[in-house]
Order: sequence, then structure tokens, then C-alpha cells
Amino acid sequence: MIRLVDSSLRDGMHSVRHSFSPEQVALVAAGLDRAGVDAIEVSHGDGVGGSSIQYGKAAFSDEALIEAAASVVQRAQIAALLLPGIGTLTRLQAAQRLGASVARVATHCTEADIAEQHIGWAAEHGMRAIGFLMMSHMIEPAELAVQARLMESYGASVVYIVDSAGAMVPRTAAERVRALRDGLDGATEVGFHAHNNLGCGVGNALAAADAGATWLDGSLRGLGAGAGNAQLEVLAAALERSGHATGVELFPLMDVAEDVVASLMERPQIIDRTALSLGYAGVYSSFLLHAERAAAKFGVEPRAVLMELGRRRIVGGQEDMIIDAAAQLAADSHPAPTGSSGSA
Ligand SMILES: C[C@H](O)CC(=O)C(=O)O
Ligand SMILES: [Mn+2]
Repeated sequence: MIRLVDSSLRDGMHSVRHSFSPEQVALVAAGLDRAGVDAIEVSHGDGVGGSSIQYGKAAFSDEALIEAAASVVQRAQIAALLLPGIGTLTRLQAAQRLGASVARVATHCTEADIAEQHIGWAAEHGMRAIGFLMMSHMIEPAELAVQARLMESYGASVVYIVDSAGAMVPRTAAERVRALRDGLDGATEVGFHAHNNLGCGVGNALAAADAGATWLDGSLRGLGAGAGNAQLEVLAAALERSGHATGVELFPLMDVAEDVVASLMERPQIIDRTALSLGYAGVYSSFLLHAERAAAKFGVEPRAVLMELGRRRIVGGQEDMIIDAAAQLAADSHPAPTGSSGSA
């Protein structure tokens, strides 16, 4: 049995500049709940506490959004994402008080050790604790399994392989799932979170399921950072057709995607050259809008900025380097005349 987690109201926040209101969240969450999705993730795109100049200001507080979702669901669990260093334990405690029962604690794929306190607290306080290893394409499967074991040792009952850059293809996704499946205790489940920058979102999630992942993320209409996530309603149909049960009712899921989420989208969730460059260069999907803004400010191509970020191996938390890269590209394309002192 596959458990489906919807990320439209969290990863989708990147795509709408963290603007969803409690009313919009309640509408989407009610539809997802009717369709029988297992968990609904709600917060700023960068998790609880993410609203800031660095990551983008949210229109409403995480607490108001979580409360709105929790007030309309009857079956689905509410999940809160937390990145240690961005969100604090206090924010997780507030999320739990307001109705979140799943804690997804996210770190860069080589930094699982910074999640010990948050995973430990969640597991000890009755939340389902999930570890979320971001940018998982950047390290080899065996190394990733070592990081997953750390999260398991802190109390995570599920560890996710997170293809933050949408840089994986079905083979590399499945290899990582097998490495975690082999390395973790039998009781610990493996999850997969896809981005569609190389057009492989649903395909990667299917490959992950075939390789033993039992938790899969998706977003309605694909609403998420970069080219978006695995499109949830498409994934549900494809899973059913490939013999994986999900417990979700497909038509109500299609309906909330089409009748509610489609009208909330600010931009089409397509693989244009900028989104494709994220996957090709292996760059964090949530850098898309930041890179477009920085490129416009410095008069350079977003694609060139993303390729430069990929070359520098910049990861989440280094958003300031996007501006640095754009400024550097602009300076390189209009070098100051030799011998110029810079004065008039
Ligand atoms: C904070 C990120 O947006 C988490 C995520 O969804 C990813 O890395 O992908
Ligand atoms: Mn994501």
C-alpha cells in the first residue's frame, strides 16, 4: 500500500510566492481529504518559520494555515515541514498544538545530524517523525543510506529521498530507494519526493514505488517549485494502473485539482528552459523565482545563473549566492575597462 502525501499547500507555496490564505488552504485541504489522501503538508515553502527576506515573506502565518487545514479534515493527517536552522522546535510545537500530527524534518542530504533534536522531539511527543534528505541526487546511494540510518536512529519511521532539483531519472531514483531499503531496518519506510524539471516526476515516483518506496509525495496540477512536483492526480492514476494500491479516490482528486487548484495558480507549471536548466544543472527547484529576479536585476539570462549555481554546487540556505552569481555573470559580460579607477 502506498501512502500519498500532498505538497500543494507547502511546495506549491514556492510557486505562488507563499501567498495562500487560510480560506484557500481550507478549500484545497477539504478536497484532498474527501479524496482520501493520507497527509496534507501545509506551511511556507521553506517550512514553518520560513517567512523571511532570505526565503520570501509569506502573506499569512504558518500557524493560521495549519489551523485552517486542520479545521476541515476528517481523515487526512496534517504534516508540517521543518528545516532545522530555519524553523525552531517552538514552531513545531505550535504546529502540533494546532493539529499537525506529522513532522517532516528536512536537511541537506549530507547533514542528517542536525535533525536529531527535531526528529527526536517529534517521535517522543506522538507525532509521526519523517526524515527528509534534500538534494539527494548530490551523493551516491550508499552515502545517502548512511544519512538515512542517522535519521532512523533519531526516531524517524520514514526517511525520504528528496529530489529537490528534479535531477533524477527513474534509474537513479530506484537505485537510491534500493540503497535505503537495504540499509534501513525493515520497519522503517522509504519515501520519495519528486520534482518534474527533467519531465520525470511521475516516472521517478513510479520507479521509487517499484523499488520499495511506500510514501510518495505529489502536488495537485504539479503545483510546486521549479517545474513542480509529481502531479498528484496523475500519479494516483498511474500507480493504480501499475498495480499499486493507494486508497485514494481518483475522481474527487481530479476534481479538486481542476476545480480548485487550477484557478489558484499564478504561472503555468511547465518545463520551460529555466525549469529544465534546474534539473539539468542539479539546482534546488525553489531557486527558480529567486534566479529569475536576480537575472532580471543584473540583465543576465536566468539559465546562465542556474548553470553557474550548479557549477558552484550551491544548496538550499545559500539563496544569497544567487545574487552573487548573477552579479558575477553581469560583471564578466561587461568588464570594467583596464586601468579604470572607477572614479569619474
Ligand atoms: C524546502 C524545500 O522546498 C523542501 C523541498 O520540497 C525540496 O527540497 O524539494
Ligand atoms: Mn520539493
